Amino acid sequence: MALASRARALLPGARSWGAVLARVTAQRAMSHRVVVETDAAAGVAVMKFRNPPVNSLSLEMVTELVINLEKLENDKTVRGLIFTSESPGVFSSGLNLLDMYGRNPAHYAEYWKAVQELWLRLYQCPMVTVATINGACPAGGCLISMTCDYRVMADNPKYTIGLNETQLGIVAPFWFKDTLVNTIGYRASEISLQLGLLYPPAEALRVGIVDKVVPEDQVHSAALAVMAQWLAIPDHARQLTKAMLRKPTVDNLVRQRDADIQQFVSFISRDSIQKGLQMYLQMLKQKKA
Ligand SMILES: CCCC/C=C/CC(=O)SCCNC(=O)CCNC(=O)[C@H](O)C(C)(C)COP(=O)(O)OP(=O)(O)OC[C@H]1O[C@@H](n2cnc3c(N)ncnc32)[C@H](O)[C@@H]1OP(=O)(O)O
Repeated sequence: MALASRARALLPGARSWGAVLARVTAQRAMSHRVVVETDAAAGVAVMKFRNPPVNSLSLEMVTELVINLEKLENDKTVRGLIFTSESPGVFSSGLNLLDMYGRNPAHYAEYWKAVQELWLRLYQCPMVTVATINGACPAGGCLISMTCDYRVMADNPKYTIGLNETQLGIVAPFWFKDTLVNTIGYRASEISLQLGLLYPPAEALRVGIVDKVVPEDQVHSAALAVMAQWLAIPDHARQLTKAMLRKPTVDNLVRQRDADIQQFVSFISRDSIQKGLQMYLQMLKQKKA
């Protein structure tokens, strides 16, 4: 779908992703939640998450991620993309709970469409994508990292990764599940997803949800080394192979995008789910206190 059509689909009336962002941030001061540094000579860009305090994937953050991805895809000098958190400690805390709690159905629908768009773009990204996981990586954070071609995690026992949705009383949608199954296999996913497991680095490596664990101070150099290895493969062959492997999973969501949005809105609007999210948010606050 063309850029303008995608923007219109996400927010009716908007002519481009720029217009989407303008609308999303209209009431707020413009800020950059995503910082992109490009090494043109190496053909590699680094996308750093900067959405304090915990890089939650708010509607604004998701929209900025999509816009920046689109820009990089159009920049033919960039062949590889590394994702990381600007501040070590939290890679991303996942979807923004405040976009899923106490809002109206129109907001839930707008948010979910944006999250779908981000996943579709990441999962089909023609660039080599590497996640440098330098902090906690639950739920939606884990999903983003699993869309990448390779995951390098810092060896810090405080950091965990996984799809922990059931622990919040919510259900990961089928395309989260599909991404997990494609990453760690069916049986491991049955255990992981039902129990909402969050794995520390050594276990994450054992189950295969990350590909490499390295000392924290080497996480970026390790990601660059992996990138160099992947960039040695001719782009056209690697891109077609990636597309072939991922197409069935992508098509599965594309076929039922609207139904998935309706399902999300109806699920998240339930009193019992809203109550559960409220308790989870309170638990996070109490933990802090
Ligand atoms: C049908 C539904 C399908 C949708 C599926 C959902 C997928 C998701 O991604 S749901 C989000 C799941 N995320 C989590 O469970 C992570 C929750 N957060 C944490 O565990 C910790 O915050 C984390 C380990 C990431 C970082 O720990 P700390 O550094 O100790 O920070 P705090 O816990 O003190 O948090 C600071 C501040 O941020 C708020 N917060 C945390 N996570 C989120 C979030 N995902 N969305 C929105 N806000 C979040 C937290 O409540 C604190 O707020 P204040 O108390 O107001 O400062």
